[in-house]
Amino acid sequence: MHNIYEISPSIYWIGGSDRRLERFENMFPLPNGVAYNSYLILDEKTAVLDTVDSSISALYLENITHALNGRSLDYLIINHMEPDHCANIEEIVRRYPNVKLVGNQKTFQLMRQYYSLDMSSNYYEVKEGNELSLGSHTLRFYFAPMVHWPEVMFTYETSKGILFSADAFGSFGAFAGNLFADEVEYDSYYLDEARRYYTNIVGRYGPQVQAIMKKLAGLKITMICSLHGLIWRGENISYILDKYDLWSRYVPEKKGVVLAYASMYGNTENVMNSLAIKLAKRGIKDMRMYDVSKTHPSYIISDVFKYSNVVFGSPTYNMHLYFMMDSLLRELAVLGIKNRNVTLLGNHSWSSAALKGMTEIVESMKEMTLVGTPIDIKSTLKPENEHELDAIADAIAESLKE
Ligand SMILES: Cc1cc2nc3c(=O)[nH]c(=O)nc-3n(C[C@H](O)[C@H](O)[C@H](O)COP(=O)(O)O)c2cc1C
Repeated sequence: MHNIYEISPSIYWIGGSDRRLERFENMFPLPNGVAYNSYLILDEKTAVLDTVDSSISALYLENITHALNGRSLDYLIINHMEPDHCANIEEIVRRYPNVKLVGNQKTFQLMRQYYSLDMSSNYYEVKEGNELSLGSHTLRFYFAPMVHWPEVMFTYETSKGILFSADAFGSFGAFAGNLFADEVEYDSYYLDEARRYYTNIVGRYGPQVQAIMKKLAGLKITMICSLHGLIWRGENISYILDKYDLWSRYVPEKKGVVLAYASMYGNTENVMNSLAIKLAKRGIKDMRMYDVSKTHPSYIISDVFKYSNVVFGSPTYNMHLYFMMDSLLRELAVLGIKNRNVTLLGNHSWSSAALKGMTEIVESMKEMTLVGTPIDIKSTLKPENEHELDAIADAIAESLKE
């Protein structure tokens, strides 16, 4: 049974949700599922903007058939060639052989790589700023290279001011009926998942996000339609633009402390608990603490983007930094996180490597300020070391005042 929604006169949401998929990109847990958005414009010409993941193809194709109501499809706009959005291109070409596939040179390069069916006679190549008239609606194309992938473009519908923004401004989380961000309690239910999506999926490409936001700065935007998650409209748009501005400039949203530790037998965990209590006694509120072996790194990464300070603690393992901590730090480095206050705590019993390993990775990152003199515990925290931990707590508390 089809399931569509008219989001603006003659413009329809024709996507769907997947609540079964365990991990997005086979990596990121999806406790609340994920939505795949696609849109259709009915005018003198008909146009679909992007397709969806193969998991919901049956529903999706039924949605298109129903929305077109016997008309043919003239254009398929391809803003993003990632498989979770382009899985249905071939099938659409089979069903609507005259459809024009609208993309840029990089879109078609990827299309040739992904598909064996030769669809080159359907290609309709656009350049930055080109316009395509559908009748009363006109689509203008803005290239957004590396706002996730190199071929990404945004499509702006000029008569109504609707921006189709590919993966940007998207989120994890399936729909529960409401499609608009202003229809839900966004802060309490969606924001953390939107941040986790941005930081882990697009986080590395902050400069490119800044570039497209500058390019679009003068446009009158009344609605933002992303490929995942809720639709933004009206005054609410500035809320998500402000968040994107902070996230893409790697500016913390909040002064506060995230503590992330690795621990096999509880000794490093004990050091982190001692430090957290010392911080609480110094008036620091709303801290977050994670065991890197327990909590999926995407949640920790999301909070490292949110908060100003982070404390990493890890034991040495086989003359190396404990692997889960090593992996978390390397992922943060690849995502290009910068401009954070970092405190390091090592632990070892005979030959130390963890503290050195953490220091090397953090020093390879940009604009990281080391706060407090790192300590390298020998197996367990002893009362005679406590003054060192007190000094670290003082330094963190001081850095939060700045
Ligand atoms: C499998 C294993 C390998 C270890 N390798 C090293 C090592 O190479 N060098 C060292 O100094 N300590 C090593 N240790 C000791 C731990 O770093 C030490 O026990 C530490 O206190 C563990 O902290 P935790 O209780 O938080 O897990 C190893 C411990 C284990 C269990």
